[in-house]
Amino acid sequence: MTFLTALKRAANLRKCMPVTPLRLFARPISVSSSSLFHMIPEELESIPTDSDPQFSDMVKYNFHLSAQVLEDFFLEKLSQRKYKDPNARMEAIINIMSSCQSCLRIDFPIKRDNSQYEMITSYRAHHCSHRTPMKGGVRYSLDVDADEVEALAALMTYKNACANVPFGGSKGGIRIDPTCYSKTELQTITRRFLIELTKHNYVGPAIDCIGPDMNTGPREMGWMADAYLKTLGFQNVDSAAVVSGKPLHLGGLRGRLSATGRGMYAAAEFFLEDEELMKKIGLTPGLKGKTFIVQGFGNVGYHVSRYLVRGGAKCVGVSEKDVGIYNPDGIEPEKLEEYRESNKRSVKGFPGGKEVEPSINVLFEQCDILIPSATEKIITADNAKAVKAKMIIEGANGPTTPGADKILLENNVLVLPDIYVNAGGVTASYYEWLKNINHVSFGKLSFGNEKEIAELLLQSVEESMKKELNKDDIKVIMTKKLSNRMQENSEKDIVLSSLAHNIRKSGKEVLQMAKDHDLGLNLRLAAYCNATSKIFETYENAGLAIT
Ligand SMILES: NC(=O)C1=CN([C@@H]2O[C@H](COP(=O)(O)OP(=O)(O)OC[C@H]3O[C@@H](n4cnc5c(N)ncnc54)[C@H](OP(=O)(O)O)[C@@H]3O)[C@@H](O)[C@H]2O)C=CC1
Ligand SMILES: O=C(O)CCC(=O)C(=O)O
Repeated sequence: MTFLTALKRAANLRKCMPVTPLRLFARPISVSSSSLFHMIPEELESIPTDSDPQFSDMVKYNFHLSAQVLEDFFLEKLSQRKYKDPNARMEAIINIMSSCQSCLRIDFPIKRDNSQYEMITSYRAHHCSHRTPMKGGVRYSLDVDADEVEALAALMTYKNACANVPFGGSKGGIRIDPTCYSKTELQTITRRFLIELTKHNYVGPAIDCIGPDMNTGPREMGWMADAYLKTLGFQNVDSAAVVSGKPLHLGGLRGRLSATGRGMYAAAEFFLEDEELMKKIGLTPGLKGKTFIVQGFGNVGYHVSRYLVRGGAKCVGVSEKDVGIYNPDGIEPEKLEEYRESNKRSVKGFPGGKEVEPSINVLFEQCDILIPSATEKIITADNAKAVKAKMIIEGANGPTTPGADKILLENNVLVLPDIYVNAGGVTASYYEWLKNINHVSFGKLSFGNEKEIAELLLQSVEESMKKELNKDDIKVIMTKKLSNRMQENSEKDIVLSSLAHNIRKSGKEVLQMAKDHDLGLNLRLAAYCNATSKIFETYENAGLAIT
């Protein structure tokens, strides 16, 4: 029996459930369930009704729905190669795309400041290396376990493909509450984690590159980059590319810190200007005057709030772990951040709003846009009905369960899904990787030349006008805006404008997928389809090394 026949036989032996995304999400049926070859695995059967599904099952479920939608596309691609059994080949590639390649658990000891010893548990999951290196953040949290990092790594695979970042997907985590450790202890834990990954050949600029996530930032990224540079990476000129989100003087990128929020802002602008879509959900087009509530006021939540307020929206609520703040007259993100900095990283006691407890209740207050930017499984089948917002922007990874998705779709709420909308961070990380392997900041070699060309262009326009109009007193001058941009052109300008351009580009791809497959407001399914179609083609073109 060949491997492929075995795969197919195994697939047929499994009691499978022909769930169609069409039936689940109440959209017009264009393919009958009986004509679908690809089945949603039986173990995922309860996911759409489960109020607390396993995180990795949630992601797998969404992936399998997209595989069903794309079945004709897959078979069409395979038909060009004249396989004896295209269905078996399709199933083989779908199985590869849905499973996590490997997940490493490392337990290591540390000596604490009080001379006590403690075992630390950490993980790194490599979901998919269809493109290399793989890329994904590392988080520090007591919720970290194998299931969480595998789910997050899968999201990275789909996110990278959706956002056209040419990398596979990975994620890692250390199971600690970072507030319980001193700075010295955190540095020991962080460096040891990186050294362990290096020993297992699990990281490297061409293998798997680390980035920031919950409770990690430039400080931790700097420690990790240095740990690599001082050990295995010491002879490798490209070593800095092993980690992104580093401090500037270690090869970091201007603009990376706020990139996730900046990308979310660009996506919000893009979708809010779509009049047809806004009409469907009952919002007027444009960002100006829109109210929003954000959950999690960390890197993602703070920066997206800042950009949205700058763009004319009003922040009316913030939900943090310990307390929520609500103020229909508006909360100024910078003031709240300033207060939090001076108040042991807590928003409790902030004078600019009413306190709400439990803090999650803020999410169900009146607003136009809800922005969960903390952690997974926040909007569930149990609370989705209470969401008053017309639009959800998923800053966090996996904040909405499939059961909640169903309710939100029925209620005409537009969800901009994580794998599309929060990709600004990893996109900037990709730019940082490019900067590191090229050993030059963006614009360093071109700013001077661009400035000279702009000046020459203006001179040439001036001379042509003088000649054509036969007038000597014509003067073409630079506007203040252009002059400022030319004088102060920076890497950050290049990064942020490319980021916005890329988010718009992938936004158009997602909308096109939704149109092509008649997915209505189900942009999560459309974003997964956008990702899955690209990964499928990569595997198919590379050939499957399975014998
Ligand atoms: N950083 C990045 O580049 C990217 C991050 N993301 C995702 O965005 C989310 C947030 O990440 P990031 O901003 O980096 O993390 P941060 O650690 O900077 O911020 C997280 C914030 O959320 C708060 N928080 C945690 N749990 C809850 C809760 N249950 N209710 C309310 N608030 C809570 C934290 O409070 P406290 O400090 O008290 O714990 C903290 O203020 C994560 O899901 C992450 O995976 C996605 C793309 C990129
Ligand atoms: O920038 C990175 O590499 C990490 C990004 C990330 O973890 C995420 O997008 O969830």
